[in-house]
Amino acid sequence: MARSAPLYTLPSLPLLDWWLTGCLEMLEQFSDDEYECDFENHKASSSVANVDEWKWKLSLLLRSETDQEIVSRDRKDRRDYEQISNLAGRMGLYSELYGKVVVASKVPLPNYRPDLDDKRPQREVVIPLSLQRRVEGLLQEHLDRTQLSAGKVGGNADDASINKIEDTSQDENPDSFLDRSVMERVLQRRSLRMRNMQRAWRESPEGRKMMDFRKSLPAFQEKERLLQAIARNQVIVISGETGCGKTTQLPQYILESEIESGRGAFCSIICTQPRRISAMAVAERVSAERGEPLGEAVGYKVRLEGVKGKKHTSAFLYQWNFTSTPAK
Ligand SMILES: Nc1ncnc2c1ncn2[C@@H]1O[C@H](COP(=O)(O)OP(=O)(O)OP(=O)(O)O)[C@@H](O)[C@H]1O
Repeated sequence: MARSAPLYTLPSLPLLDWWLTGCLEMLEQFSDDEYECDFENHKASSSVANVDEWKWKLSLLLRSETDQEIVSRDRKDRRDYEQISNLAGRMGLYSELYGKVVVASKVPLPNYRPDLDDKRPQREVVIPLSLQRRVEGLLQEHLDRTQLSAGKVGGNADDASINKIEDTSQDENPDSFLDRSVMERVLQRRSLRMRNMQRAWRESPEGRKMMDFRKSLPAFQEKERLLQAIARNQVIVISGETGCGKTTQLPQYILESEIESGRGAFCSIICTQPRRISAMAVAERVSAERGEPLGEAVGYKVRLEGVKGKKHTSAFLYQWNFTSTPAK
């Protein structure tokens, strides 16, 4: 006798679980909108199959030597979060819900994960460029010191010996004290630091104000011509009206252009003055224009011996030996 056909065709047993899970997922998709609107308050019943699936996933995680965590953006996982969290806890794992993301991990999880925060770009902290450069300068300085301590100079150079190197680097004849390549490295790093500091100053509000003033001086119009003339000639004569910027600006243009080309620390400038008082005043003014304390790149010497024919001339100096500068 022929059997009547069944009303429903059920899948075979191994497929049953998969089939039921599929049906549940379809149901969840239909209710997505409602879920999005009321996720916080809505305590939907959890899907047993999903939690079972997590049991399997978590045990794989525990066994894995390379994976540290599972990250899931699945809606159904968020809905089942409480159960997943309990499950993870029982298995000795940690879990956290970050907005729309469920994470289970072998290690304790923080309250906030920037990498899982979709809105993070809006919270970006903008550091002013001048501050950034200052930090870069300080960092570079620290690295210089660390590398020098670990490097060639004596092998066990401490801060004091590094300072000694930096001081002697300004000596007129450093070769007698230090190996040339070490000196070269010190000067290169110092040049980099000078460039960072110069840029930071120019981008700071006070630096911008000072630059505006300096640009208003007549000498500024001649800056490029002056630098070209210096590059092409051994000797040049410049004349200009009083207060146009011959004393304070021209040497600075040279130093600044050397600093920008990464050779700042290799550049020494000496500007003689007829009186000690003017040497001191100009040195102070120029260091203020550069946003530096007196005695940094700019200083003065009240008696400058050894300059031909000028036995006791005072001068203000860039990148020189300021050891006799009283104000330092
Ligand atoms: N100590 C200072 N404080 C404030 N501003 C200063 C100071 N020294 C110079 N300046 C400003 O910088 C400008 C340029 O001065 P600088 O001494 O470079 O000119 P100069 O061409 O060398 O003049 P001079 O021919 O008289 O020596 C001046 O016009 C002045 O406005």
